[in-house]
Amino acid sequence: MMMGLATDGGLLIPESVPFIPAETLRTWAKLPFQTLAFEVMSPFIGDEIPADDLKSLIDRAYASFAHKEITPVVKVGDKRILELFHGPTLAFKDVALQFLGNLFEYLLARDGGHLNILGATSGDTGSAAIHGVRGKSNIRIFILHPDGRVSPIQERQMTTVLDDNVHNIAIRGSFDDGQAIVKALFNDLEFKKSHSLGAVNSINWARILAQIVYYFYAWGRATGGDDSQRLVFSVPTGNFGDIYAGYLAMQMGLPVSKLILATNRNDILSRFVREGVYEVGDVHPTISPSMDIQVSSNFERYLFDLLGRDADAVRACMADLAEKGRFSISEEKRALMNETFAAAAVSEEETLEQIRATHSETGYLLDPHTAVGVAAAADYPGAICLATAHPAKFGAAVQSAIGQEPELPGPLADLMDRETRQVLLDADAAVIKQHMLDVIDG
Ligand SMILES: Cc1ncc(COP(=O)(O)O)c(C=O)c1O
Ligand SMILES: N[C@@H](CCOP(=O)(O)O)C(=O)O
Repeated sequence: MMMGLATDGGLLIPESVPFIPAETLRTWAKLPFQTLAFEVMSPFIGDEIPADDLKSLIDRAYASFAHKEITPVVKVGDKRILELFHGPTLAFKDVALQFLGNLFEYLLARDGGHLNILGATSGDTGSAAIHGVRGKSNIRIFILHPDGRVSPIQERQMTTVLDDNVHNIAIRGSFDDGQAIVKALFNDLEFKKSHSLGAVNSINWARILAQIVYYFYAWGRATGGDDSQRLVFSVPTGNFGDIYAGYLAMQMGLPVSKLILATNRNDILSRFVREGVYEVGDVHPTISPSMDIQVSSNFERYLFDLLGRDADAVRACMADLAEKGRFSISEEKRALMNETFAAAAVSEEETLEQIRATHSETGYLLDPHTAVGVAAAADYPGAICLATAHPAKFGAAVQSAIGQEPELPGPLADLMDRETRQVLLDADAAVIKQHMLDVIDG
């Protein structure tokens, strides 16, 4: 958790994944979210954190959520919506980042030291991470966002946080540029070590860990613990973090029959699932901007499993990606992948139409990211669709779908009137590093 990336530039994964027997699953099905979170995370954490401390970290993390169930499941038409947006910044990232913020603080207080967090965001991770660590001692946070390519509300949720330890950097470039800078600076091992770099993106294993919990929670709420019921989850996808958490829940024994990987027109992942070819193209701005991503930072974690946990084979794919902008897998591996994943790319028009249709048929308002997942699950009645953000974060898209903007929830009502702070810099690792050094030494 504290090192972010592995020192060879790869991603960290657990050596083994615990398997949860059916009788335990049945008892987990009725647990409150916080108790379930403790049960799901404990086998990974072992005795590194005493049980009472872990319970209290979990309780404090979710005390900031506006819904008593934390991630409720609601029936909408023929689907079930898993609402992940009841945290302080109205997106699913809060589920992990409220927990991570407290965990960073706990570990630094216990073991000493400080952390300079460096993250990249296409809109949601940034504000959730900032809200998770704002004002905490021994932590500074630097967040890169693509200038002008996040929604106005998302930008304000980051730049109106004026705590001394928060540093927002708009970059002249895309989210992929920001993510590449983060990786480059984590791979600058001297800089990483001497300045204690920490990660809040889903390259940090602890992010994935905390996101596994709500798959178990949703399954329990939907089935009441009947393990003969295998469910379909539809997951709006960009960096492959959220859906990878679902994949791990499956590995842990959760009865899931399919994970639907839903992308917007930035469809590199959905093409890979359907065709077995991973080929980078241009990033297109869409009305679901948080998923405007080409190179998915978590994908190599799954690729490692798909390729038989053969690190050399993964390295070869990554080398092809770096040199040729593409790699492919065999037909046999593609078929294996399709046993777990289905995929669809949803156009802008289809996204707007889904928001409109769901609203007129049920009165329920989807945000554009969630709408991508719901549209992708059109042929799967009963699917659990992850609602990854509150519609108020994407007012313009909702307005063009239904002719009216959703209201911002109370605590954010004056967001657009608040003072802001950010700097605008080139999307260049050396420039960002120098800026960080100026702030740190300054
Ligand atoms: C609202 C929203 N939905 C979906 C996604 C995609 O999640 P992931 O990157 O974990 O695939 C993101 C960002 O990552 C997001 O902010
Ligand atoms: N959509 C994300 C992009 C970063 O993803 P992460 O899950 O790896 O942090 C965002 O909103 O920033």
